[in-house]
Amino acid sequence: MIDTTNTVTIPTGLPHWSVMITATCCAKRGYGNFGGTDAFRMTPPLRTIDIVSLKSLSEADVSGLGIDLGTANTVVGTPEDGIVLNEPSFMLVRTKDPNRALAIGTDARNLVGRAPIGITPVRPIRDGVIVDLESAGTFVTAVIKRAAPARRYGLRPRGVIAVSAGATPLERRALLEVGHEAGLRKVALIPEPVAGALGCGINPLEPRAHLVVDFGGGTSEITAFCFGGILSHRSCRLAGDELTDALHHYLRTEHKTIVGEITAERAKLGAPDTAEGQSLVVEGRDAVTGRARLVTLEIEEIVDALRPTTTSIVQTLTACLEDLPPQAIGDVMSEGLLAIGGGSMLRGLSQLLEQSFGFPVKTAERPLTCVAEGATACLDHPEVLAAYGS
Ligand SMILES: Nc1ncnc2c1ncn2[C@@H]1O[C@H](COP(=O)(O)OP(=O)(O)OP(=O)(O)O)[C@@H](O)[C@H]1O
Repeated sequence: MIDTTNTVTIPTGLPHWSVMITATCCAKRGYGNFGGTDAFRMTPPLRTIDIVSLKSLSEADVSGLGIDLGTANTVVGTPEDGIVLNEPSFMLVRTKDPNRALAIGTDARNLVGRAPIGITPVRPIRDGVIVDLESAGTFVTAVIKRAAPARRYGLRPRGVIAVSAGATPLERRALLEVGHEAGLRKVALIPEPVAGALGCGINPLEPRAHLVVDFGGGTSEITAFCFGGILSHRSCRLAGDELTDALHHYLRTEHKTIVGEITAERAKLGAPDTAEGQSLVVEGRDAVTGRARLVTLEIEEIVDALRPTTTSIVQTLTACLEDLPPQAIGDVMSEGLLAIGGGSMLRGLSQLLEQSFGFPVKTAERPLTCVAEGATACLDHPEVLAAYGS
């Protein structure tokens, strides 16, 4: 039986119903007849990396997808197969028929800047949120079709979609609607930083505080949480896309060369893997004569060109520390700040974070997929969804 008197002892503002849902789900899944704080205490440490081992917990009910619908990349996982789709969030449509995707992912992205007349590349997500319900619906439908072919699932799959912790109620609603219309049977949302932490093997229900910084394509956010609730959160709509723009601008002003978006991004991505003292060659068009041109960029030059944007992102995020309860500082001090998202791989970023926050920084092992891994793990951890989900 659920001891309802215990529900008031949960300090994170968990509503009464969330504890009941926990108990119901636990009982349904054969975890035993317990709920409330017991359910939290009995939750085993989550090992989301080991998604395959979670399979055995609920063989009968795993037809689900964990989805990270990002500004730059869309990643989908299933409890059975791990990550099944990891593609840029781009779609190609005919200008006259915008509700039918001709291609999605890499195929669509490769045509950015060179799409034939009558065909438009579309980015359905901007700054971490849906900008246009129809195009997002078309994109997500195509993603689900590819990630969960009907022959495999028969039934419509359930979905857990990661959402920015700072998304407004309207933005959340839009995501839920798109999920339903794209064919998901039930849709739940989970904050991205919580999903990312879960995907890195952290149990977000334990009473110690965790601090996660997520550097995505459209948004950067920092979130502290513990025991099923958010402690503090800051976000800004400055992230990987602005870093690419900064490099684009730098090439234009300092080298008088205009490059395409994809070339500027490649130069940005090349920097972390290129040794100090080495250089990268980028191709573009001379801003004055219009002729083709090759530019050699030193790695240090790229880092310097990106530094002002990186610094202003980090400065915005440090404001999160003001709201962090002093008691939580010790937890973060001993565990370190977890950096996730593609931007966390930027050269020099972890040093900058360490200087600005004063905490040790750990970069996730799989920064680009850990959010989808965590969202997928939620399918088998209803107690996490009950605490953080919406
Ligand atoms: N090695 C790298 N170095 C620097 N930046 C990188 C690297 N790899 C990817 N990125 C950048 O990371 C960003 C994509 O990260 P990610 O896929 O986590 O974002 P997203 O989830 O799509 O975005 P958001 O969370 O804002 O919606 C892009 O801007 C990309 O250029």
